[in-house]
Amino acid sequence: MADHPLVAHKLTTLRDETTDSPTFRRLADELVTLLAYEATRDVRVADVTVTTPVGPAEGVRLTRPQPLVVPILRAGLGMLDGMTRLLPTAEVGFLGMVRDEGTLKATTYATRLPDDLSGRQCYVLDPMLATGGTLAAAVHLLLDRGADDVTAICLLAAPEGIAHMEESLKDRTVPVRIVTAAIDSHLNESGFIVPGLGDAGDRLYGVV
Ligand SMILES: O=P(O)(O)OC[C@H]1O[C@H](OP(=O)(O)OP(=O)(O)O)[C@H](O)[C@@H]1O
Ligand SMILES: O=c1cc[nH]c(=O)[nH]1
Ligand SMILES: [Mg+2]
Repeated sequence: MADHPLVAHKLTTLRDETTDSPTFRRLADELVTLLAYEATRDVRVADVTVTTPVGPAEGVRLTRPQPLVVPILRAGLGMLDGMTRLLPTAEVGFLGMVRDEGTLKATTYATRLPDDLSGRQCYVLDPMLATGGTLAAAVHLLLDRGADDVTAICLLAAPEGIAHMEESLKDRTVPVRIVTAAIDSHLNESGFIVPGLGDAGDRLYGVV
């Protein structure tokens, strides 16, 4: 969990039901950039030497293959710009997933990802980790394609969702991390995070 007063400040306004959609989008974008800083702590780099005007300097560069960023549509799209601002050379794949609001089961309606993710670090973007059905399915899909390191960035997580992720992924050997701005209290009977922020997709893009 990202423990920083700026993250807490922005998250508080994001939760506020009086925050309008343009402000919600801007705050989600800003929050992701802050979370991305934490989430990319283990991004792979290699040693390089550059020459400054004064002489050689040891440094690092991101290695290839480039990391893959995967926003889960719709709501994850609101996190994409904030992430690629920090990782401009990353490639971007897309997953369209929707949760049935009655059964709370997630289905995938769009997949645009490289077939082979061997050796790739993947960063999955989805603002809400509620039951965990959506994120677990997304991570399994990436692992099945060979991803060898997965980090999920969420704005909010419910304890039930984190527990579901742990249970669902317990037989996988690949490291999977979750970076979130806060872990909330619980899910309500409709599967919404409490206190949460409501429906992230609707607050970003409107009710469809
Ligand atoms: O952890 P879960 O219980 O699976 O719920 C979380 C999912 O629900 C929301 O998406 P939604 O289905 O509302 O789609 P949207 O982004 O298009 O609004 C949210 O953006 C997550 O993807
Ligand atoms: O609280 C929740 C749970 C799932 N999806 C959302 O957008 N919000
Ligand atoms: Mg939604």
